[in-house]
Amino acid sequence: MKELWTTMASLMGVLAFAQTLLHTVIPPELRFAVLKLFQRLFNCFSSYCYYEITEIDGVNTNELYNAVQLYLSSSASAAGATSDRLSLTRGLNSSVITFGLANNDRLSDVFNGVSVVWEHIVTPRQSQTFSWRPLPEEKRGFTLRINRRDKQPGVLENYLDFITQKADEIKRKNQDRLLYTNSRGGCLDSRGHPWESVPFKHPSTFETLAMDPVKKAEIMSDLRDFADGQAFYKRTGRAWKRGYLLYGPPGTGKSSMIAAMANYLGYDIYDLELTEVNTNSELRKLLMKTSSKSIIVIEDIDCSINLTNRNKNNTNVSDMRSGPSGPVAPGDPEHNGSNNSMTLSGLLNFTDGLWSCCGSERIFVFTTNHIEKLDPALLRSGRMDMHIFMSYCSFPSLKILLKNYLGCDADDIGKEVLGDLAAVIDEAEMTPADVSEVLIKNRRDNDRAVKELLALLKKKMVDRRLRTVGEMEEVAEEEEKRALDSPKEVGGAATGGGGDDVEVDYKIGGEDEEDNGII
Ligand SMILES: Nc1ncnc2c1ncn2[C@@H]1O[C@H](COP(=O)(O)OP(=O)(O)OP(=O)(O)O)[C@@H](O)[C@H]1O
Ligand SMILES: [Mg+2]
Repeated sequence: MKELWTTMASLMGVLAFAQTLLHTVIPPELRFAVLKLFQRLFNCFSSYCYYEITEIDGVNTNELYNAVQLYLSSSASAAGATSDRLSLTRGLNSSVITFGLANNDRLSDVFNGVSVVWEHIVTPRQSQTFSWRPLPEEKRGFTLRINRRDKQPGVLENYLDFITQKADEIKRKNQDRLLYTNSRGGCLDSRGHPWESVPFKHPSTFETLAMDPVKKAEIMSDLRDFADGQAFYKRTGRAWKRGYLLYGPPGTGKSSMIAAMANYLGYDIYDLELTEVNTNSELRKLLMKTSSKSIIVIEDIDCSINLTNRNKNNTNVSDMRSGPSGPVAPGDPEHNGSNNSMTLSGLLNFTDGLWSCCGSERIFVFTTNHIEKLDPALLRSGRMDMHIFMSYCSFPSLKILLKNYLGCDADDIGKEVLGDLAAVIDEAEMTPADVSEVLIKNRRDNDRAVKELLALLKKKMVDRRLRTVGEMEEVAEEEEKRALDSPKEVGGAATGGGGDDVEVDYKIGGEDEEDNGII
């Protein structure tokens, strides 16, 4: 031990002597050049290559520096447990803290089997030369060290591309989502932007969304395939976009599903208020100003515009605002689908025309309570690729809501009560919103919450049965009346009328189709 200390002391002495010699023998103006020379000599014999990525490139911020910093933040947080010193930052519009390499610290990384070392170099800025922009007092940069034998053509480029892509992902994940709206009615802001934005903080996630788990998993996998499908969409010549139609009674979670989608993919939301859009060209401009990785939403589409027939473009948004339209003169430019009004074909082009591809990686979501009111052209694949029926609360959905609001699993509830709930839930046709309300109200007393819910479900079930019996009686009465009113020889026609009735009541058949929920 004593020998080690003696060697160290003599080494320090030699170093101090060399430094004094350097200062006395070499004039200050040559010192930098000599150091550079030594560095070059060292590099010639070194088995490593070094790349410097400085924070400021001339007077501009070096985007690559920011990307590397973000990329290393993920590795740094993983190394956090072992590292003694890490820098912590929180960016603008971000609620997440990112870890970073502390000054003059190192981190190793492996890319495609090649090991590299990153060093964060921070030195005081020496001379403040004149600059239009005040420069930071410290000079910061990353040095990347790669072994010469690993420096194959393309390795560095691929690694830096990978870093940039990862940094984009991390930035998106860390940044708060934005919710855009066009509620200013076509007016532009000071930057000529037609959208206004606010931070999007909706807490809904697929975990908290009450719906059939199989259906949920299918939707999540479809979304993931879409987000990861850049190469697929390019190869197949399809625009990188996807449409989802969410339909079902009020309070079944359509808006919550949109929020869950945005939170799952980390996309921004553009909530398009169609009644604020006056013309097709205005709609196109709005579309052009949306960014990639976003969800464009039109809620209650059947209420915003008359969408029953593509050729009947004579009903536009202005008509919807001023009430039902009267007969329209043919050739009237205000009503014939020209650019002076917003029409169904304008909307179809918005979702599927050439303009719909002016960005990429975009999802269109339309919601409606009345799918039957929509024009089939709007529903076809390519526009609305997936039709998702948001149904009344089912037993699997109920279990999720019990977990959300009461914090209890099915096993925590008595078997008997659970069986009673399962027996009535489907027939009661209660929306998840209504079930949530009962659970929220009684969330401090789980037993009471479950009992009250069961009582309400039973009441709803009985009411529904009575309603159905009443309706059936009404139909029977009507049929009987019609049969009595009709002359005997028209009996065939009367039977045909009965057929029509069946069609009207076909809603039950529709439900069968909707059982699956996804068309
Ligand atoms: N499937 C669901 N899972 C979890 N919560 C739900 C669900 N459906 C409804 N809720 C709760 O009910 C409230 C209303 O739901 P939401 O706004 O998503 O319904 P909606 O289908 O969009 O209704 P509307 O057709 O009237 O717009 C939400 O705050 C949510 O908490
Ligand atoms: Mg809604």
